[in-house]
Amino acid sequence: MKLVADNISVGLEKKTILSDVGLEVAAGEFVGLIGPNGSGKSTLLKSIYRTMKPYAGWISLDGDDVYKLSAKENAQRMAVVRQESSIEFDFTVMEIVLMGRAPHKRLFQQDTEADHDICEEALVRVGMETYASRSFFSLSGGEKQRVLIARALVQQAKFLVLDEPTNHLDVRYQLQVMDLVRALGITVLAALHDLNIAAMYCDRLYVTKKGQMVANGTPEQILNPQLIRDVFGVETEVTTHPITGKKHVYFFSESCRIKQSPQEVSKAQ
Ligand SMILES: Nc1ncnc2c1ncn2[C@@H]1O[C@H](COP(=O)(O)OP(=O)(O)OP(=O)(O)O)[C@@H](O)[C@H]1O
Repeated sequence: MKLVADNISVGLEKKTILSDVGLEVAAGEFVGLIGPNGSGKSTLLKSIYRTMKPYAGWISLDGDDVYKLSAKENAQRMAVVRQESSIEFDFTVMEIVLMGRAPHKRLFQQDTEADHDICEEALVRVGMETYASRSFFSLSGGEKQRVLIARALVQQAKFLVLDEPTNHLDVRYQLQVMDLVRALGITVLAALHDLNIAAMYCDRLYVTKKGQMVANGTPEQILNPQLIRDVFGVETEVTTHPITGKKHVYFFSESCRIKQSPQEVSKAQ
């Protein structure tokens, strides 16, 4: 499933949030969206998953305007894991995951044994199989996130939108969730804060700054100290990770530099 967002502008009343932004994700590609807080990543994702309609430009999935698809057609093509969970009433974990099966059913059609099997398998994949009958509200932030990812998986859509999917997750689950998303082999667009996770998993990256798209390319092409300074305003060393062979970004603050003695400084000069 191919996504094209062409010349998108998004705004609220008189405020423009995104201005003339373009992005493409080829079928099967894993694309990351990076950029500072408030730069427009979530807004771009929301315009793609139809929560904030652009006032200019168009967005298509396999050539079809997403805003012209029915809600059901759209949900069969696109699954979304949002930044904040929109669950307002307490359900069990299994009930939440079963909601992901809705696009495959008729109105009021009961859940089948096959639906339950699909949901159980998804819970195993995110390491939450022993939580099926737990109340969703009683879960930790990371556990909730894994359940919402399971709900997106059972939707069996060919395009997955993730807004900071590793938020709340400990290191092990950050890698596990990214591994499992990549193993799906479907088209993925994910807003990510961790540049090293982005470098490890993404085929290509798009960079937002102040509501504009300022760069795109492979992590090898764009993750460099100059771009990171320009976009995020921080100093870095960027090397190649010895195990993964991917770009690895070391951040530092001047206040944390190793203090050198005057003798060492003059020796280094
Ligand atoms: N509903 C809204 N009302 C007013 N301003 C909004 C609204 N939604 C987004 N904005 C503003 O639009 C800008 C972009 O926000 P957005 O959430 O898209 O950024 P982001 O890159 O996802 O940030 P973060 O990394 O913090 O999640 C911000 O300045 C934000 O305050």
